[in-house]
Amino acid sequence: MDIPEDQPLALRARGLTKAYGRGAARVVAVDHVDLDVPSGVLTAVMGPSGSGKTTLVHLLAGLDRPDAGDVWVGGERITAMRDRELARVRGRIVGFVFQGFNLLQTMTARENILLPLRLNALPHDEDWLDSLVTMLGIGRELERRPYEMSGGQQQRVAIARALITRPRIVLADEPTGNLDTHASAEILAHLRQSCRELGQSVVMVTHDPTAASYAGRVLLFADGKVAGHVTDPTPDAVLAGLDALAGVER
Ligand SMILES: Nc1ncnc2c1ncn2[C@@H]1O[C@H](COP(=O)(O)OP(=O)(O)OP(=O)(O)O)[C@@H](O)[C@H]1O
Repeated sequence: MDIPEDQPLALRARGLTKAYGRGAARVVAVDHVDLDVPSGVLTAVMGPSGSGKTTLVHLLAGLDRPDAGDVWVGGERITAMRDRELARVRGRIVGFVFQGFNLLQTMTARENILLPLRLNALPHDEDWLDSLVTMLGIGRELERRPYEMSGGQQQRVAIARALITRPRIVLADEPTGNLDTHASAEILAHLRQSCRELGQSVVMVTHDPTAASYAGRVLLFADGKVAGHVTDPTPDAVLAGLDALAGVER
């Protein structure tokens, strides 16, 4: 898939850099990354463990501040924002699915899902909640608390919470990591469809080449840098890209 020059950008990063630790223990997790994420495209980020994928999506979401470089969400430079303004963008424009779900244990699934609406003073749309609950198959879990649910059920609740505000941009860290093949396929098809039909943009980190094959573009990430990309990916093309990264001959 070629991205037309005039396609609006959902996310842009320039010179994005983040390091952890000091001295000999210093790790540059994200190393001068330039990135353009167009609107209406599902983008997958793949790469070896420890290559910086989680750090990258946290920086793109404004969950973490870079050491250097800038991020624009829509046209807004979030790296120049104060915490309060950043919270507004995060709450209204970006939905985030965390690797560990980050559900509040004292709240039911329904309360967890609706929390972003409450926190951002957004109206509650019962029809949209119903359609998310149906799409994710969590009708019977709604009154349960996270500790009463399986990992896969918690993951679906976390996805519903990310989508409840109808965010223009969804950033997701292994959103289908705890789901079976059938549930993954359904959720990925939904995300792809909302990119195509509603102009939503999704950036998801995944280790699964089949999950990545739902994307319009796969970014290959290695050593904190974008090392290549695969457009219109098939699982085989993704695997070949990852093998090439690792220097494996096929
Ligand atoms: N809070 C932190 N403190 C210190 N080092 C960190 C921290 N978070 C990440 N790192 C280091 O930064 C590098 C990138 O980590 P990151 O979690 O972004 O990689 P990843 O590609 O998402 O890995 P995985 O696929 O295993 O989830 C790793 O070397 C990691 O050890």
